[in-house]
Amino acid sequence: MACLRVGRQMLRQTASLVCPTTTTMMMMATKGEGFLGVCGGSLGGSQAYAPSCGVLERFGSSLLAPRREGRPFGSTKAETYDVGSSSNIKWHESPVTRDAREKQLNQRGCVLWMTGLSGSGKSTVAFTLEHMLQEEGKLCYVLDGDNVRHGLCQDLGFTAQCREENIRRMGEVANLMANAGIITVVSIISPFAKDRNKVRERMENKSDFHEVYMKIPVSVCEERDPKGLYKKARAGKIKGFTGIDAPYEAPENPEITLEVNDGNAAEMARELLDYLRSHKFLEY
Ligand SMILES: Nc1ncnc2c1ncn2[C@@H]1O[C@H](COP(=O)(O)OS(=O)(=O)O)[C@@H](OP(=O)(O)O)[C@H]1O
Ligand SMILES: Nc1ncnc2c1ncn2[C@@H]1O[C@H](COP(=O)(O)OP(=O)(O)O)[C@@H](O)[C@H]1O
Repeated sequence: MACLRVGRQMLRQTASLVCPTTTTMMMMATKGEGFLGVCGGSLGGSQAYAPSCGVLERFGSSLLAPRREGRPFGSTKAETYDVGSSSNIKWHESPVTRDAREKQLNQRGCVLWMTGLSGSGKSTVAFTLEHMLQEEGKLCYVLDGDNVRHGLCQDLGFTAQCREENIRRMGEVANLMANAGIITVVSIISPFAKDRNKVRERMENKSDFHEVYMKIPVSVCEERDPKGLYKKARAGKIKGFTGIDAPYEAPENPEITLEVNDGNAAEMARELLDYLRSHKFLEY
């Protein structure tokens, strides 16, 4: 037996067509569709048991497949499909669900996306939060801009195109990590609103993404200048430095805004911890 999550975007395939649909309690309860019925809640709330589960889930005459970008509508025989520059690929669904991982971890996966100028305190607050969560027995991982540029993004510089790709990759990894049930903190300048919004759009669940705006004025960041980069940028030794001669677009509707007067890094991290707790990410 396997479970389906209510509200999930699926492709429903019958003998003659494939169409997008969303799993609902009504569908779950429909015996004619091959569902066994609604689960009373032993796995928690919005789930139902079904006889089988996989990339294609067979219920009587219907096939349900998770909806993925690139999968064509209107074709009954498509086993593989094209995504981006890749052809003939398909999504392999794990029999282990996100719910099962979250239950195991006793938490909910999500992404806290910390955006702000260099020196605004993103890394300090992010790693302080990770430590606080670890002490509470919660699994958190920080994807820090500097760190990820040592490997996954080492081929990227600081042109607008490189930053766009950097943010895209961070977003994709964060999406996977949230799906793994991990509280994922991304600390990256991410100066362009459209790039951050694209990441939000790409999340498996829209409610996974929480934008944290480090609203620290450039004057304060420049005063801190722990790496001496503002000094170099002012001297013209670094070109295209964010906040000096490259733009930073502040978020319009961030879920959380942290300002200088919110206190020291530990107090800011505690504010994020309280947010996670009150939004029930620290429990299953
Ligand atoms: N031109 C320019 N502009 C801004 N920052 C620069 C630049 N060159 C190097 N650095 C250093 O690289 C870190 C920023 O990397 P990010 O991956 O967070 O940047 S971005 O989101 O792709 O814009 C950033 O780290 P943080 O200070 O931790 O933000 C800087 O130390
Ligand atoms: N809330 C804070 N108040 C004062 N200084 C801070 C605070 N948060 C971070 N700092 C200091 O600011 C500097 C930049 O912090 P950092 O976390 O490296 O920023 P970013 O990752 O945004 O570049 C560091 O020297 C750090 O100790």
